[in-house]
Amino acid sequence: MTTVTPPIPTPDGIAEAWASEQTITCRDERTGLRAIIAIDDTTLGPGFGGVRYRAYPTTAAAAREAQRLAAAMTLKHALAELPYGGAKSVVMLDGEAPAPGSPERRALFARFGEMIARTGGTYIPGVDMGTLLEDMQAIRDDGGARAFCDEVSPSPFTARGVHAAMRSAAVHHHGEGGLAGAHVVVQGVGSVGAEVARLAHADGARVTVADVDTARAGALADELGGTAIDAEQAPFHPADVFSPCAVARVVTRDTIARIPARIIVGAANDTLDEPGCAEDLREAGITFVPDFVANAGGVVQVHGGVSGWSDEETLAAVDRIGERVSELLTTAQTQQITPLAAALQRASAALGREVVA
Ligand SMILES: NC(=O)c1ccc[n+]([C@@H]2O[C@H](COP(=O)([O-])OP(=O)(O)OC[C@H]3O[C@@H](n4cnc5c(N)ncnc54)[C@H](O)[C@@H]3O)[C@@H](O)[C@H]2O)c1
Repeated sequence: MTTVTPPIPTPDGIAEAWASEQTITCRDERTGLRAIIAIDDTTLGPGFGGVRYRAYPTTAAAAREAQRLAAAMTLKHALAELPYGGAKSVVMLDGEAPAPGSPERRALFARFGEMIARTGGTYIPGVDMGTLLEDMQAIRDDGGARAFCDEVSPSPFTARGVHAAMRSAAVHHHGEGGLAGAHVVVQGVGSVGAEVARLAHADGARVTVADVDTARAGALADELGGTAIDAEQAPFHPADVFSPCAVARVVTRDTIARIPARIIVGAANDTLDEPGCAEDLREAGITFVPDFVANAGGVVQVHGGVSGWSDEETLAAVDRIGERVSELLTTAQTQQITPLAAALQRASAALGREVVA
């Protein structure tokens, strides 16, 4: 007799069942591991994406974040012309995170590494919010999985790419003078935003900075002869360029009418609260450079590192982000579509399927 076991209903579900190519849940009682790996698309290569380690209100919320971020990595790699698919994983934090260097932490990531190894290299993890280089080393050395453990910080490369994107958008708007004389507001002056501000300043832009860490913003404003403003007001401050380099979803359908800048380009992932904002921005005459295009400098550097590129080759590949932005803005203008739609067209062509935001 054949018995069919119905799926066990859970109060918060697991994930959008078919959102990713593969969604894998990982459980280990000894270390307390609860993790979800989302491999979004492997058309262009193995899925590469960071391991996020934080608390989530529900399993479903963790799974959705893994799937959503994995899909964004697919787009980022496709647009950056890198030989990777998109993936991401989340390790669910329950209470305090074990201290860096502790045996508990090492054991947790070693066990997760064993589970990643079962994907046979289809998922390649890297550092993301809440994880450290030592965690990737535990995944690789103790868990036996392939992991990207680059000791070089990707942030300066991300900043260089954002700046290249910003300069191309400024040239598109103002002609060859680009950023010279433009007013740039940078929201979030951490490892990426501060460098974006310095590069824009070196290009002759007037720079205004904003950070919840007001001392950090003040010090950078002094360094660049600029002004520091309230962090929440940054999108609404009169400027030519607004560069979100802090948190996600700073542009919402309700706030677009209050944004004076004509160009939005930054490092923060998920700048738009919803994809529909892209069309609203176009109608408002604001050029939005998709974040997954502008902030790819870090993954380009990681790829350059594992591929043995020279510094010159890596920097040239990061600078190519600027050329790509010029091409996308020209396509968008010619076809009367948003730069986001132009980027999705490119991703669709690379992936051989229609990609929607
Ligand atoms: N570091 C990279 O290579 C990289 C790559 C791709 C995307 N990103 C994204 O770029 C953003 C910045 O990354 P980072 O590495 O510079 O981070 P970071 O933590 O070094 O800096 C973030 C800065 O933003 C500030 N901040 C936080 N909330 C804020 C708010 N509401 N308003 C204004 N400032 C606020 C923080 O005080 C901090 O100074 C993040 O969204 C990150 O996910 C970073």
